[in-house]
Amino acid sequence: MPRLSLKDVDLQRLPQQARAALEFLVLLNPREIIPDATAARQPTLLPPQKPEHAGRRTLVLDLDETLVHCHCQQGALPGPHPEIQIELENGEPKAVLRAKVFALDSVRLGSSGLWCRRIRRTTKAATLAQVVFQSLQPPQVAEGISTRPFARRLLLLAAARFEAGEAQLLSLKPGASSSSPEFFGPITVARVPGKHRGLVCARAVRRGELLFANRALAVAETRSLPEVTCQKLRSCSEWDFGAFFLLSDGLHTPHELPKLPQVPREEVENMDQRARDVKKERVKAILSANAHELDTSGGQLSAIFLVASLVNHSCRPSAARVFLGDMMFVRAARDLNAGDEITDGYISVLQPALERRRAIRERYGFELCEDRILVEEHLFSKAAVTELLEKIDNANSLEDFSEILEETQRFVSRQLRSLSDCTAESATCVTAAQRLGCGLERLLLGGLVMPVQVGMATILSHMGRHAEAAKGYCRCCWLMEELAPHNAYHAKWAVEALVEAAKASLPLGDYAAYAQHVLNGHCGPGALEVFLGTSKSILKGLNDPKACSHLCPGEVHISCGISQSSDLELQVDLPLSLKVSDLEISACGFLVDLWLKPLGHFLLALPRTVDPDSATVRLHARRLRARFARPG
Ligand SMILES: C[S@@+](CC[C@H](N)C(=O)[O-])C[C@H]1O[C@@H](n2cnc3c(N)ncnc32)[C@H](O)[C@@H]1O
Repeated sequence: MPRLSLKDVDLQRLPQQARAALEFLVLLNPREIIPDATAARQPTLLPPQKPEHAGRRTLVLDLDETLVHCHCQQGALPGPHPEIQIELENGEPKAVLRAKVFALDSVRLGSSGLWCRRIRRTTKAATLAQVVFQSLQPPQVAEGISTRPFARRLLLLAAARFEAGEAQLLSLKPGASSSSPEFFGPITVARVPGKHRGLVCARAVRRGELLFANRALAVAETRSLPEVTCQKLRSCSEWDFGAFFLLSDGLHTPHELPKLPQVPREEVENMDQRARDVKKERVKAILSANAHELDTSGGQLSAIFLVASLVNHSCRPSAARVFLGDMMFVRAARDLNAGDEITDGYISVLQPALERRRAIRERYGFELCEDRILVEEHLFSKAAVTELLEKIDNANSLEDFSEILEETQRFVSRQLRSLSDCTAESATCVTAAQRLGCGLERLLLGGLVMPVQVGMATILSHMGRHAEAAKGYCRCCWLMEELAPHNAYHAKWAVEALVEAAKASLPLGDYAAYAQHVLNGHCGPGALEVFLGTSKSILKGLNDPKACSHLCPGEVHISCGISQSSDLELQVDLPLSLKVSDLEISACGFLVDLWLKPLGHFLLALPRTVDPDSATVRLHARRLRARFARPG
């Protein structure tokens, strides 16, 4: 892999977006993390350059769904949006992009001497960029564009240093076999209503604790996985063989509760390979419900992990996974209690209910039936969500984004308030809302406007408004805390907030402490230090005595509990000191409206209806405590 060198690049001629990306890489100094010798052993992302292309630069387009929308026919898009023709080598326009802000600049970068070859997949394959990919198919553009998730790759690097003594994992290609031991921690197999079997916590665990590390039974290119798994099943140990056929195929799920393996595993191979009857169709059916695509392999490899196959889907997942070599490491993404289910997101959970329902139905064939989707479908009509998505698609500026955000915030708050009069029709929804708790408003908002929030932070960063960008990324993280703390983007945005804060010369203590907290949740303690390598100026923030909390900088942190006397207690940690006159609190049914004048309204769902007149509120520096007496 050639070195990153800026010597021969005139940065001033590059669009702002490309400049920012290069500056970011220089700041991280990836060569400190992966020395050249290690990099030389990694597979190259691009095929060798053809002699006739010598001297040209390669443009890699990251067709991120938050910034680019596209269409393959010129003139097919209504409205006054900019359309971009990509001129390919024979001069024919092959694709027309309707670009969001800044996409235009990126494409212009390649307007002369562009060499584009392979197109792989986007972070969310089925959606927007797919259309462009199809329109850029061979022969004009064959290979060369990879959008392998950035966040995952960085997390992989961080995690590799971390899993004690697992430095060798770093040098392994995705899927390659390792000698790392398996680990099965505080987990147990249990029956889960509506989902057959699942994994649950055997005791309370803190966010970031390693729950288990599972080695793949088989790893292969996605299309060869059935064949490779069949071969493996003929020779694997009795335990592996039995455990594989106890897995669900999506349509049929054995009643028996599988046992977790003993560690170290008894690796007795079956020598008489013909004696085992392994039917490929059956293996395929089981793989279709359980195989994992190794996202660090750019979508090329898949694997089957026998213990991880017992993890169910949730639209509010509780665990984060990282792939290293042939291992999957799974950590708690939230603080969990004994008996809480360990769940993952089979699909992106950062999309509205109707898209999640469709994705799960099409890919896995089951119906979602959980508190989050129940509340969303009750409160948000299909028409309202479709209209919002269209607005997001058509937004073209920071102002458009910010208008959508404000409008959606008002919409969510209005719909949520409609639940305060609990009727027979809304009773199920109210109970689900109460179970989701005081982060409910964030959860609902995040599912609708995550791309808008990220888009705004990205634009602010490109405009050089770094302090505002830092705030924007913090807002993304704050929503993710409730919605998807397991997601690698959460870690990426926590680091982006830190980097933006550094660029804006803000005090870094709180940003560094928060990024450290989030990365620990994904990769274990110390991940941020490894991730930042020698960027000492940022790391200094970690030693700042004021870096105290795990709270997302600038945001409020709200928790709710029940006291010994059965009173309801709300604790709100604030990013700044408030005066009593800055604060208003009112309740209606089970909803509390907390109005913190400099910060805005927060609508909280409580586990039961409260009497607003019973509230006692104490405010001390950066902490607010409200107590609602037990109803008479
Ligand atoms: C990877 S397996 C998970 C373990 C599975 N529950 C079992 O008992 O073997 C995937 C299958 O579990 C079930 N499942 C997973 N998440 C679910 C959910 N949120 N709701 C309903 N069923 C779910 C579906 O049958 C799915 O095909």
